[in-house]
Amino acid sequence: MKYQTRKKALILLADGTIFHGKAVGGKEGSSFGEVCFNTGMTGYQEIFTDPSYFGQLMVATNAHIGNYGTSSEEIESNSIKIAGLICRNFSYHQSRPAADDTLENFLAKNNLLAISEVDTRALVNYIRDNGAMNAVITTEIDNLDALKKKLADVPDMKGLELASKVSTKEPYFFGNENATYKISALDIGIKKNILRNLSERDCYIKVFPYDATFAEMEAFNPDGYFLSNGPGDPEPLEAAIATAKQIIDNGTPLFGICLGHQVIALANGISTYKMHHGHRGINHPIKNLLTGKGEITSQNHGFAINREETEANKDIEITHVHLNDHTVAGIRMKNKPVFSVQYHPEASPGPHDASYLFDDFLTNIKKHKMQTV
Ligand SMILES: NC(=O)CC[C@H](N)C(=O)O
Repeated sequence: MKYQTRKKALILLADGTIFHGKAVGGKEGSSFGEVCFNTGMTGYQEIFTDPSYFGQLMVATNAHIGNYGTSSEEIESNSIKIAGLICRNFSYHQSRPAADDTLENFLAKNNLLAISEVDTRALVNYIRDNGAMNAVITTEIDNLDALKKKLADVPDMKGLELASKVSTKEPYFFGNENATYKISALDIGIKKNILRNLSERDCYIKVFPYDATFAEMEAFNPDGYFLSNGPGDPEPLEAAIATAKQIIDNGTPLFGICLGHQVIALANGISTYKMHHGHRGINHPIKNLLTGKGEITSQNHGFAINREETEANKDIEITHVHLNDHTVAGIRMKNKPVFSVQYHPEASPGPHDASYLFDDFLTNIKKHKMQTV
């Protein structure tokens, strides 16, 4: 689409700051959400379809978005979950043999509003200085007063329960039903690549809705439990926290990723807090305190667990720390086969430094199975 014929658009932040751009494709209108940025140079399709981003306006810091097209293989859920896309240069053409469509078509099919030609470097600096905040992207640029009013009514991410919006309505199965191990996974926004990673490790998974009870998950007779990633504030997830407590009491191996990690912390009485602007990218450095080794990791979170309360908790040990800001990145329970991380060992397109965590989960499962037969 020619630059000259594209609609003018802008991003209006909750504090009144405006950045200008142009609409991508023919989609017009307005889209509201919390503005956040991801620094990954690749993986845009996985980001857009990751349920953890539900309700967020995504700023891509990579200067080129769309240049390698899209592929039906590279999705983390069946639809786009971000609320809108903000980027610098949008590629209308792609040149990758493995791609099956252009990003423009993929966005149109998912009815997503996207704007490009935005000074994303200035916008990201602004968010880094002033923190994550609500915003609207819009082509309705003559109607800013009305948009400001609507924007003021958009709920804050702090306190917002979003898992129910993206979770499966009915339980379903994933993988080979003759696999050696069975996993009950709570879907509070699960990414497909987590299911692929478990299935590749000889697991058959039953995926449960966000408000499933422990009794429902236990009825599958699993060898291990899994709590997924997902969107929103972890604190309102009362059903998931109650289920996590019962899984922990039961003593069967449990693994949690990101939102699931936060739920495990909450189940242990550790509170969570909203970060200034979060961690989103694929080059975040982590130190594994058990091995002393560094890991480069994929991250996507705006909340974190309270460090002082974690250190003071007699049942919990901190296993991983984020090297940029020393936030808690991983924990395990001292006397239970329970552990979790704030980042993404399943990351696609990577990095894969942390995929050993799935192996560790399977080791816990095998040990527990030997003890219980
Ligand atoms: N990827 C995730 O699971 C994110 C967890 C939570 N919604 C957060 O922002 O911190």
